[in-house]
Amino acid sequence: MRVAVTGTPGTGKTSATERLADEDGSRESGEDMNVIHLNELIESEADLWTERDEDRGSLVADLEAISDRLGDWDGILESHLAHHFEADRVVVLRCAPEVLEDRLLERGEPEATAHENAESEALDVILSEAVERFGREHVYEIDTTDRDPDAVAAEIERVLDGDRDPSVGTVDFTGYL
Ligand SMILES: Nc1ncnc2c1ncn2[C@@H]1O[C@H](COP(=O)(O)OP(=O)(O)O)[C@@H](O)[C@H]1O
Repeated sequence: MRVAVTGTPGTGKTSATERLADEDGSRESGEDMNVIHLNELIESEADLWTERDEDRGSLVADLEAISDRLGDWDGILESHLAHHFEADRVVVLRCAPEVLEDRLLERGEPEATAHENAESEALDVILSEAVERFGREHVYEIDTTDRDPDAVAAEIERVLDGDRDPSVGTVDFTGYL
């Protein structure tokens, strides 16, 4: 089973998926999940990106090279780029833009970056991309606004285990715009 966990930066992908890989056997099955933190992988392997975007302080990913590198992956692929790769189910983490902006500022992101991401979240950019590529029947939206990372991890686990139906359009953040 390949589950892509995507969402605007700051929605809590890293925090939630870290918990699924924990060695304390938090999964009911007691098994550890294979969790690929894609952004870390891109940063550590020079042939997975083409250039450094100095304005944004980020790397421009080479999607084709990453796809080759991932090969026949299994488990969880976590990144705001995760929905650009083959997967069986796609989880899209969501967060109210005002809250997202605060999370990003607290994480130390520049104001412009925090605002840009909050706007992109309000416009459903990543959700739309995921639905366009995979179809609604494979997309699972999870609102993290009032959930802590443990609760988000538990929801992702339900998706993995087939205990949750697909869901799209469960939030409306357009009030931010
Ligand atoms: N469910 C949550 N509730 C509140 N704060 C969170 C939650 N998930 C993550 N955070 C905080 O928000 C920031 C961004 O989280 P992170 O997991 O790095 O997001 P992402 O991987 O989606 O960019 C971090 O400072 C983290 O501590």
